[in-house]
Amino acid sequence: MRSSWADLAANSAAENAPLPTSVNNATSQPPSRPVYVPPHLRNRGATAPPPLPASASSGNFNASSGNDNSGSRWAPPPRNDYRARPGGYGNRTGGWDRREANPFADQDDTEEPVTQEEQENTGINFDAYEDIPVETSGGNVPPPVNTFAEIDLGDALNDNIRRCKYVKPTPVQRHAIPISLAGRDLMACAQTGSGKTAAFCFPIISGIMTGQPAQRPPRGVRTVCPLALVLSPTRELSMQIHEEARKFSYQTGVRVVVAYGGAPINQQLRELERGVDILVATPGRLVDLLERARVSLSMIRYLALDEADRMLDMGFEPQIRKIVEQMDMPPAGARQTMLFSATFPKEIQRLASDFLSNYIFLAVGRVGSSTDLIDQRVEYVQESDKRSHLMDLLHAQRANGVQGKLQQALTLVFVETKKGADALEHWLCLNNFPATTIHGDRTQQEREAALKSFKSGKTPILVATDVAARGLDIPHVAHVVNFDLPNDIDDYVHRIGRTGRAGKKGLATAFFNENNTSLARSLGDLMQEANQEVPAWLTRFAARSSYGGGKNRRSGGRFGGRDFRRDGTFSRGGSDYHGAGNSSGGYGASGGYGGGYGGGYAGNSAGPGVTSAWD
Ligand SMILES: Nc1ncnc2c1ncn2[C@@H]1O[C@H](COP(=O)(O)OP(=O)(O)OP(=O)(O)O)[C@@H](O)[C@H]1O
Repeated sequence: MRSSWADLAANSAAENAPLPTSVNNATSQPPSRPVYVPPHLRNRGATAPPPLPASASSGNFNASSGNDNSGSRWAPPPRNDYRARPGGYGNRTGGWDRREANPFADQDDTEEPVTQEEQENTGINFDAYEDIPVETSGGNVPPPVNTFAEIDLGDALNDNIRRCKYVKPTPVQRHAIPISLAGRDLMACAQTGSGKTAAFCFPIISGIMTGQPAQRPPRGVRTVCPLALVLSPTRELSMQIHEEARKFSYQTGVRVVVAYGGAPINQQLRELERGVDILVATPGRLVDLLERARVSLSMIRYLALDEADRMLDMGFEPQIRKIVEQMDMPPAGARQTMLFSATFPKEIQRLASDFLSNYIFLAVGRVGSSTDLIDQRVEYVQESDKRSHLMDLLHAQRANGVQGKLQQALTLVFVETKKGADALEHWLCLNNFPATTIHGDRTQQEREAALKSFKSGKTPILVATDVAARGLDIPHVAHVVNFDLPNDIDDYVHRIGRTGRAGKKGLATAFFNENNTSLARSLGDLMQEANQEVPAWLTRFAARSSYGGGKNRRSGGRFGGRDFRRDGTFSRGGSDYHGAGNSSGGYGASGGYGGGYGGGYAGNSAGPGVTSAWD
């Protein structure tokens, strides 16, 4: 029997209920002896020196084809040299960076290792990911690992993984980390909430720790030269990646700095001047820094694009091309490039291949699929009834204790326009539902305050435009409501992916009416694929609509989603695609998923008043 909505919300809320935390910083303080210890010695331990490079290059980047799987393109120089010249920026500080704040300060950080059982108690259910189909294609794909111990990430990084309470790698990490550690370019697609951030951060941090020391600009030169660049589409996501990367790189000597728009640039410049190994940035602010000659990309070894399909769609592509192709960044092949997202339309894959060299394509789960952890509901609601319908949902939720007994079960409501967000927030507050809002017309301070207030449960409803659709990892989001559905099914996938993360269950409700007809078919297909109940009326809408309509970028067949090079139409000058591929879990064979990417890709053509809140 199908359970009621309120039961589901309550269950989802119970799964998302916060755990008691206690503060204990005592165990993660820097060592007390003021002795300089180069980062590589701290990380590797005396008995486990880093592997020697197959052929150590000195000086310039080794613009390897990426064909060999022997290790990083920036393998460490011979051991004596290496010991004297660790890769991280921390080597300039003469030991531990005493100004490095402890990013674990506000969490319970015991030295006790976390057991599998304990991890499951935190709600992270790894079994949820076990039978996920995995497809890789490209030449000489390094094999996946099952444990972090199988990968030589170094002691300091391993300590931080333990502090993060990661017991074992998620599927995307199992596959992506060895690929990146082998120096290969990567286009990786894995479901929302499945741990992609660590999948690109670990190899970058490890590579900088063990890589050749970088030649830094002489003192007095104000241009800084990061070794790694991580780009993301929104300010909040860049901030989040920065927070995560700081945790992973704590006490490794690798310094991470963030730069994003809407915040005073002077503070960011000061942070940059203190040194930067990994720069996390939004494209607009980065272009500003490049034009002021305060950042040079000439020493970039690692380039990661999070939400890569969004970064390369029509809104961002010119800026990304400018940053990657028209400034001083080493070209593809001379740097290592990693692209990650939960969705990767083929047209974007084609564009993305310009930035990659001899890359491996990795799909964990079907490209663009939503996770089965999210219970998806779609309800027919006329425009004029949406508010009262939302009110019914929230009352039922309240009656079931979702926001009563369990204080922090959070509801995220997506709307189409910034004005619509403000109006709905106002109306909710008037009706005694504490709400706040995040969208592109709010100041950065207001945006950050809204997110903080939502996360803390003070305002357990957040009304948002698509600015909050991607990447944000907010604990305890029990329910995502698509008050207005997006035009694009990929946006829907990212929006609902704010719940049902890291193995936890979630609930997503969509209000559908005639205005969403062009989405009917892809929504029905997506739900069916995720084993959700598709209402008969939605199927009838789908039959009436065609894939060609609207702005649905999956026009022409949603399930063409896999490595576009395998469609046989891939022909690029000097193609480096080897065509080899393998798959597990019955996903690799082409049967049933041959539909191409036929319809025109319309991007995110926001009209007046329509969501355009990207940074
Ligand atoms: N190996 C692991 N063990 C336990 N938790 C993990 C592990 N890896 C990641 N996590 C946690 O899982 C959550 C989701 O990770 P992350 O934000 O990287 O997902 P994502 O795949 O980037 O999602 P999205 O597609 O929405 O951007 C985070 O809270 C993260 O700390």
